[in-house]
Amino acid sequence: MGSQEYIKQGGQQLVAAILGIGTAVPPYVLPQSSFPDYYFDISNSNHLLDLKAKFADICEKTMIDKRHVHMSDEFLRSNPSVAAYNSPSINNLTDVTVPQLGAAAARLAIADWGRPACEITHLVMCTTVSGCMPGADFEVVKLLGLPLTTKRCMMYHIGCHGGGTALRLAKDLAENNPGGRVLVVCSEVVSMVFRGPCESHMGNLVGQALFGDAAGAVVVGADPVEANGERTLFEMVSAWQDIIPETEEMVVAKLREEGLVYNLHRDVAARVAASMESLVKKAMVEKDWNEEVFWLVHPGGRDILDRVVLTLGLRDDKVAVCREVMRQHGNTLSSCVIMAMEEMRRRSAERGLSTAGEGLEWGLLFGFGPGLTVETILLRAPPCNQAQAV
Ligand SMILES: CC(=O)CC(=O)SCCNC(=O)CCNC(=O)[C@H](O)C(C)(C)COP(=O)(O)OP(=O)(O)OC[C@H]1O[C@@H](n2cnc3c(N)ncnc32)[C@H](O)[C@@H]1OP(=O)(O)O
Repeated sequence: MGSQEYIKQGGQQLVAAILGIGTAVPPYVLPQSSFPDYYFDISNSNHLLDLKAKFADICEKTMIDKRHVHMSDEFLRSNPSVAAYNSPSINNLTDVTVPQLGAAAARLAIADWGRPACEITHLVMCTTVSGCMPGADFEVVKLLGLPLTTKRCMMYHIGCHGGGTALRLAKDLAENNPGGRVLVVCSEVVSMVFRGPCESHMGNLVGQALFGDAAGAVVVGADPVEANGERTLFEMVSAWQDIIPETEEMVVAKLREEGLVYNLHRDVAARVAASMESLVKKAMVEKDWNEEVFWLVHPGGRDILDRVVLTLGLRDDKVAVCREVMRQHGNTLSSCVIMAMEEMRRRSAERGLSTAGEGLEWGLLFGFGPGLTVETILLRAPPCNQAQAV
């Protein structure tokens, strides 16, 4: 259903809504300006002078200020294989920290929703890292004291579009289970993708300048009950998933003894941007993209945002929220789009705007990931009392 069909059917169809949002980051901070020195030191690579200079250049061009991580200096120094380029280094840091960080974001989302955790009926959990049975979803149920009857769905190794995938699943679950309340948790801890530099693996080096840890959570329900204090921040009107043809080599990651080993192709940003116009038109043809639409675009890298803005002819302020998330956190994989959603809601409330979507009614959320896969969600932000929205 596009925005025009929604208007035609008078908003009568049951549409999933985001009723609460929460985010969390771990305690350690890596300032981007000093990261090249730290990274080459911790990986014993200071002899690679030219590569270090190139890495410093890439770090500067990311426009990232800092990233939050669960890997303390002590952890990295006592587990040197994690920081080596090519040593067996699957580690157990994520077993505990992925559910803990996810639960921290979920507690805030549930508090924001304003209802007790025992009213959660479904859990959709997503992480690119880790791999446990029972899974991170099971741990989140324990940490939050959710009902043991919570219907869980655990998604591992989806990648950066996983946030969009989780939201799309939550939409279907909420719309097909009247009264259901779906908790979505995306939690990323990048210790399995962290590794030292290698002169012949530039895609790795780019990723080391980008990725950071964060969790984002939302509560989704299709029939909010105002009398219970529930209010809609964003409706998820429609959702699409698309593979961009002939781009499967652009972002590739494989689980190996060394952890999750990935490559990022030089043309990722160009190929993502080239697909955008047709994806936007599929979701909404009739709107003015600058004046009438808010944009939550996965901040996968500075070049991705630059090219999306250029291709769609957007004003740069339309992706200011996405750039800010990137500046403060880097690319936090699946949790990025929820981080951006929360930042937009917070800024809209601060500015006293009439909707959580920068005062606008219609918006688009885009998640990009391996495949290349694009998750597109058409959002509608109803008028709300911003004093109650945060
Ligand atoms: C699909 C998804 O979106 C899912 C994800 O989130 S996965 C992560 C996706 N993100 C990316 O792939 C990163 C996108 N790229 C960027 O944001 C920018 O290219 C950047 C910030 C990394 C660098 O900025 P830039 O303006 O392109 O700088 P530029 O001077 O052209 O490049 C710096 C150097 O890095 C090299 N480089 C950049 N990206 C590279 C890549 N993916 N592979 C190999 N080399 C790369 C360039 O060739 C250049 O090297 P030389 O100086 O030897 O020519």
